[in-house]
Amino acid sequence: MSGGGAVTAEEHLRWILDRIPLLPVREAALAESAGLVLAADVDSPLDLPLWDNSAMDGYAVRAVDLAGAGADRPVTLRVIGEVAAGSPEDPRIGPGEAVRIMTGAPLPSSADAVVPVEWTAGEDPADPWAEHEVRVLRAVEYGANVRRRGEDVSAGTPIASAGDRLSAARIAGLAAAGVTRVRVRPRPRVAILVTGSELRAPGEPLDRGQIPESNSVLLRALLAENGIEASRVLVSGDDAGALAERLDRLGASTDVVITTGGVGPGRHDVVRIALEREPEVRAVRVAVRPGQPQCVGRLTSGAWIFALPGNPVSAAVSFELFVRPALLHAQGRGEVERIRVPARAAVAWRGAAGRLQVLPIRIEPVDGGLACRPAVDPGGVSHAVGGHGSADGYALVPAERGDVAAGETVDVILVDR
Ligand SMILES: Nc1nc2c(c(=O)[nH]1)N[C@H]1C(S)=C(S)[C@@H](COP(=O)(O)OP(=O)(O)OC[C@H]3O[C@@H](n4cnc5c(N)ncnc54)[C@H](O)[C@@H]3O)O[C@H]1N2
Ligand code: MOO
Repeated sequence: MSGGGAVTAEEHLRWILDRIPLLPVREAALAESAGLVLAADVDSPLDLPLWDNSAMDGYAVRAVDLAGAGADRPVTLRVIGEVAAGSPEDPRIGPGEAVRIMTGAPLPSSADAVVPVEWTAGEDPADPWAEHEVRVLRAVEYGANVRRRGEDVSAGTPIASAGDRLSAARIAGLAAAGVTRVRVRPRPRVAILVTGSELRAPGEPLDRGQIPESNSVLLRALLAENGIEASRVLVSGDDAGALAERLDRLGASTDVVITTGGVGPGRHDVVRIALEREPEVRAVRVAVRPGQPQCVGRLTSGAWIFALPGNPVSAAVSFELFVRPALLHAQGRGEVERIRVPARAAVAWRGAAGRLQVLPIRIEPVDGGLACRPAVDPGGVSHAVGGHGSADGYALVPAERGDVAAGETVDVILVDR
């Protein structure tokens, strides 16, 4: 293990992103790839729409036939047929003729506009549709209510890029273009290992000194929010030798191990002690509050380890700042950082004196913008697991900025909105 010095949060994240390996690319069925990250650009095999088609239920016409039409001067057209969605027919429309057409049906080649049925009258006042002759009550412009071939996407042009997440909308776009298989990176296999002799399963009776274990639930849920199901969840006592053995076994069967607790300078801080023999793991103090002590790197057994501090809010902030971006990066995601938005501080609070302050906040909309207020006492964040539960996001106050006055603007990230 190397390190010991203090680094900024940006440097620490850069160190991680520069080293964590990309997961191997594989081919998969599009329909089973929701939430995965594309590993190759995809050009659309088809024009979207595939052909000119109707945007309305109505009549396919030649716009020129309807010049000057109005409610008081209806133009009568002869109805020579009908095309519904799915119909392969292409009826020939001559001067003074129209074809009933339904939304999505191919526009007959000889038509150049569609009149919505609401702008027409048929023979029978009880039936909006004409059988033989339709009276059109308004003129239409050339091209009106026609969805042009390729106007959305033209064949051969990019429809998705490497690094894009296969969101519901992206998957639907690809399916609509006829794509069935994609090159993607898998989700990482992630194991969780929480340490501490004081930890008991939530709900168990507690002796003095014991507390309900909440970090494994936290990390499982954070992973789930990122589309990852934890492959193992383990609770370990404070024995460095046993822990080192466990890490060896876990590291061989997973891509990433996340631990909490035991990274401080305490006599029982076993994770730090167990990782001392690992040449590619570094232990640093990051200039951030909370989340200061961090060990990270590649285990000899193969997996990456993120050894986070045990304080529950410190663990959550560490996941947000370092683990989440790293997991996205390993999956090939281009953009790994959250968008920061400005919000007005509803109250004043003390800064973190020379460290980046990551303060759990609640957000509220005000005057067309956002306001934020601390969800926990800014003087005691790292253990405040109760107040943290009500936070929508974090305010990020740079180390050099100092205290925040009421009404000042700070950058915030939203993690639960
Ligand atoms: N002398 C010093 N003491 C401490 C320092 C320091 O620099 N010098 N740093 C403080 C900071 S900052 C942090 S953060 C913590 C780091 O502690 P550890 O990673 O060693 O965490 P633990 O001591 O194991 O636990 C801290 C705290 O969190 C509770 N905890 C731990 N695991 C869980 C869990 N799974 N569920 C719920 N709560 C958990 C644990 O009971 C402790 O209260 O060190 C400071 N000390
Ligand atoms: O840095 Mo520790 O993570 O404040 O609580």
